[in-house]
Amino acid sequence: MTGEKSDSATVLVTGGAGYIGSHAVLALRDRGRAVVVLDDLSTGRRSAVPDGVPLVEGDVGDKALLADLFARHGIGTVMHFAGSIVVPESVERPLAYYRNNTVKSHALIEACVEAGIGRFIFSSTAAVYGMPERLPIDERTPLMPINPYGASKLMTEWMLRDTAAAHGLRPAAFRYVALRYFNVAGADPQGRSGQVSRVATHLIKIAAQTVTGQRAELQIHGDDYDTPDGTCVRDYIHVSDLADAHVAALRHLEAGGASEVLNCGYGRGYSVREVLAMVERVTGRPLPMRIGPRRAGDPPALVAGVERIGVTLDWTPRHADLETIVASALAWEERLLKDHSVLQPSNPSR
Ligand SMILES: NC(=O)c1ccc[n+]([C@@H]2O[C@H](COP(=O)([O-])OP(=O)(O)OC[C@H]3O[C@@H](n4cnc5c(N)ncnc54)[C@H](O)[C@@H]3O)[C@@H](O)[C@H]2O)c1
Ligand SMILES: O=c1ccn([C@@H]2O[C@H](COP(=O)(O)OP(=O)(O)O[C@H]3O[C@H](CO)[C@@H](O)[C@H](O)[C@H]3O)[C@@H](O)[C@H]2O)c(=O)[nH]1
Repeated sequence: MTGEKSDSATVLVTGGAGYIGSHAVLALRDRGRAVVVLDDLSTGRRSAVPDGVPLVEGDVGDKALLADLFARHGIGTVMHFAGSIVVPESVERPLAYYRNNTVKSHALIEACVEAGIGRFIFSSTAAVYGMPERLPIDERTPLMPINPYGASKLMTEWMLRDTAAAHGLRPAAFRYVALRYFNVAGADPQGRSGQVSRVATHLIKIAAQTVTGQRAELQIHGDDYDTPDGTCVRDYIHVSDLADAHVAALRHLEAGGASEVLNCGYGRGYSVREVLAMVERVTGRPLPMRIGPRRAGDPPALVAGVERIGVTLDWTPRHADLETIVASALAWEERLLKDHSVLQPSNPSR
């Protein structure tokens, strides 16, 4: 397409020092793609960025920095992972979430349009659906987020949709893929990256911390849901498969493909109890747990409809089973316990 940057152009990964972004960096590098990371290290870690990948330490909302970075590194595509991700925190501090996730995404999209960067891949979330009544959840399901986190992401999807509509047909076309992640878990099979959270909230991460003795017990947030065993059901996707989906989205846009909004999951749900049983099976150790009250805002079941991603992207998941997800998360947790350099502090000033 006229005016577009070539396929060999560098990919900018915002939030590339974080959990999912660092796996995308690995997936891109494994395929020989040139990558630059932009991260403010608010939750990310310098050590998550592989040697040889430039890390620009800065804010994704800083348009002067972006213009300079785009030109200096010859950026052709932006993968936008940077953001704030803790749902209960978004309820307590909505404006901080709208600023970091929505306002700063606005600056980034605007900077792309101004620089003629026409390919954008965005980390969206199943939280845009809220509490859907029917499973599986396909992309036409009504969008009714029930917390500021989901709303902040949905607004960015809308900005992308409207920007593509306005600029998509011009010579410097703007096209995007928004990937709505379901429950992301696991770690790089080669042990190069994984999840490091100052305050963990995700089930598999907390289970890994508990079974390795870092927590006394895990609390199951409610066992009286209308699900087969009473605990919540989620569609867990391995972080490396998700990273590969980003590479597939990149290829789709580079081949001239249209803008898309796609669910990322496997289309299969596991209950909290099933996940915890798998942790016990993989480790051969009992997991201390107790039943607690429901957690506010938890939908009983979220399972992705995955037909659309299957027909749109050339993406074949390679780690699509719960045992692999759990085993890789546990291997990473063991490594964190042994090798403290992985835990190199993010940004000491924050
Ligand atoms: N983890 C999940 O289960 C999940 C599910 C759905 C969607 N997502 C989305 O995926 C993306 C990545 O999530 P993650 O789990 O890797 O979280 P993370 O906290 O590990 O990564 C986010 C990264 O963005 C950086 N960052 C935050 N604000 C920034 C800013 N203003 N400027 C520059 N860098 C900034 C952080 O330092 C961090 O490295 C987020 O956009 C999140 O909303 C995550
Ligand atoms: O200590 C714990 C932690 C979690 N859970 C339960 O485990 C399930 C999964 O919880 P969690 O891992 O926190 O993920 P979700 O709340 O489902 O949210 C994740 O998945 C969503 C998409 O499905 C994304 O939008 C969010 O960003 C992401 O955090 C839920 O039923 C929780 O109540 C427990 O019972 N005990």
